[in-house]
Amino acid sequence: MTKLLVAGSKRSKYRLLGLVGQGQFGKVYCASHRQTGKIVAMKSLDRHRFPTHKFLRELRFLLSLQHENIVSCQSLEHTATGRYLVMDYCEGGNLRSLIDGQSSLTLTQGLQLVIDVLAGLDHAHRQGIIHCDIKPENILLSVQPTGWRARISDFGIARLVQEMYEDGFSNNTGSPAYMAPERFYGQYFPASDLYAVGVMLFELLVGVRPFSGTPEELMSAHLNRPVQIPASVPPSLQTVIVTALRKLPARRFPDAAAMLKALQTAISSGLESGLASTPLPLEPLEDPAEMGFDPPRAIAPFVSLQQQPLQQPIHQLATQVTPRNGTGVTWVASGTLVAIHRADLTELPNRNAISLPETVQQLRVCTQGCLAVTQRGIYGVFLEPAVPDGNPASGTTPDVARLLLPLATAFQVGLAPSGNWMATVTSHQGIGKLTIWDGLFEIGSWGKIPRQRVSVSCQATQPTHLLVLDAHHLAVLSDLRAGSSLQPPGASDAETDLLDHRFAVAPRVPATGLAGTLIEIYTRRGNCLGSWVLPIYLEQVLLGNRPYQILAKERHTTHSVLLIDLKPLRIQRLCLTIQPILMTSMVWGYALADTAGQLMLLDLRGQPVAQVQAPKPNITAIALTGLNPYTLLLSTWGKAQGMLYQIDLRQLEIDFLF
Ligand SMILES: Nc1ncnc2c1ncn2[C@@H]1O[C@H](COP(=O)(O)OP(=O)(O)OP(=O)(O)O)[C@@H](O)[C@H]1O
Repeated sequence: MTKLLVAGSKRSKYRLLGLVGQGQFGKVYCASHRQTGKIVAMKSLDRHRFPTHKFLRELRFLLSLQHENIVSCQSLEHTATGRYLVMDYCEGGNLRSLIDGQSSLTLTQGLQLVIDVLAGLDHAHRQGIIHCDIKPENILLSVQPTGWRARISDFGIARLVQEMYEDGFSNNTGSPAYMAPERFYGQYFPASDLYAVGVMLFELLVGVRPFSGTPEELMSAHLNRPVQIPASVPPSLQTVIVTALRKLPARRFPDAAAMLKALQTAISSGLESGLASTPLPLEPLEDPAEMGFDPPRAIAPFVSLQQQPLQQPIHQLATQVTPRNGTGVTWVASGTLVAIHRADLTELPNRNAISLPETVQQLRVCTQGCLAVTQRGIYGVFLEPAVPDGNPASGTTPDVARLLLPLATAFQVGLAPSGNWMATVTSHQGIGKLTIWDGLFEIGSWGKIPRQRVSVSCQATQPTHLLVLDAHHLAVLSDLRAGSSLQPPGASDAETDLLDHRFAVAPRVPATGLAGTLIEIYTRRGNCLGSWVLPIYLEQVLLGNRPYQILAKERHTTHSVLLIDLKPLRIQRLCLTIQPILMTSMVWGYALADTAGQLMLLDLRGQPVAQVQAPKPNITAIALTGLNPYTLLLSTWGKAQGMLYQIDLRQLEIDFLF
């Protein structure tokens, strides 16, 4: 252990990305390793509030516990600003936030979390360590395909089994709601941790804890009151809870492995009756409003909508405010056409559409124009220059469309909101290349090939998204197939070194059997600030209006989306009542639509605020206008007819908070 107590160094090996929480003894940060880009948690240890002996004690436990269901400690970082425990990072927050954010877990997912906790406890108990403070706040979550992995944290008051005999039963600190009867007398056994798991299991299934009240009332209940389990809990799980919550430790499960096995048996035998995907808690809510949103309702009165009949289906909608006269414009892509509409859909300029040689796949808008992305490359569609004649239509008609960049291979493109620069990521023969271009929408540069500012190798060999996060940063997302290597095989070390030397260090994540989505963060100068792999595949990734927030769908899942904060890294899985196929973001949150015409509105925290039925089904595109945060644009197409609607969301009488 002394080896870890390295001498204080001026510059930390880690770059702090943001504060994730504050405990009794110090702050917890999300940080990335400057060389490898690996994301870690750094727990600062306040010297005054965290005496050295207590700190060394927790460190001793953490170092001896290396298990996938325990948040383990990797090292100690001693810098000029303080000392930190460097730990595995858990991007999913803690179990408390999952329990409190109702209906975001299914029964199977909830039980899997309890199984994870028991696996971690089994490991700790075998090392002779009793946690003594198992509760949802101390169970952290790492994202997994379609679920979470639970990891036990905070061994701050953990005890060794042997100490029980040495110190004469003196540990009675903890959280009364989860404390086994013997804990109130200062006794602790491995079975005390199992009792706490029993309380957590009850809480997950029922939505409330078995006992509540003041610490005195809780003590009395844990010591004397039998537990009442609602009938909604399947009998096999009732048996597990009853055994875990027995008053006498000797009558509980003999060890964590036995409880884990009982739970697995309950899952495989008793839950075949179709309960597996039932949302938790199992107790029906008395008031559906508790779900956080109103039941579906139609947008009414219908007459207040602006609408525009369509000649052909729209598959991309994007909106912006023009800087010249402050009017809003809407870009529309239909097949090979890029059209521009005035904010008021009924009033269209005469010459409003430009035809491109290929089908438009994506639109990227900025204040002076838009990029239309086709299979062949990137076209710039420029707004006509403003005529100082007071004519409100000036600056709102497309002037020219030019092929700015012919790109043959798979590529992704991102455009800075100012229009000053754009980034492309391409992949050729297994080598990813990130290029930053400028001179794009400047006066006088229309139709000219943009200037290439920076080009660096990146690890994205199958790029899926390029997101411009702010005026200076961008994120490259790419697919990693199992067994793929993250070092571009075609690039020689010398070549990579040269690139790294010229454009600062491009951190590499380890290249072993990783699968999922690789996220790389770059500055607009091409410096890589961090990269990490999420073990899930993201698709339809959308930039939100909170700094560094994205909303994404997880491949092969239907009724959920992921809300991801990149700085610090935080992931929430939001369960939905619709299967979204289209998503858009706005200052107050997100709008999602399904094929049947149902819309769900989420606030910036991902909480559902409304669910409504659109005027017609078969929605082909949605966008929220930049001009007015309450206006939603929505296009439909069916039976060779379509409509572009402008909907005033204030009709829903929702309090939009932003
Ligand atoms: N490894 C980690 N990864 C991600 N978040 C973490 C990690 N460790 C702690 N956190 C978050 O940081 C916050 C503070 O954690 P910390 O363990 O310091 O204190 P605590 O458990 O809240 O309270 P106490 O000080 O009583 O132990 C918690 O909200 C926790 O969710």
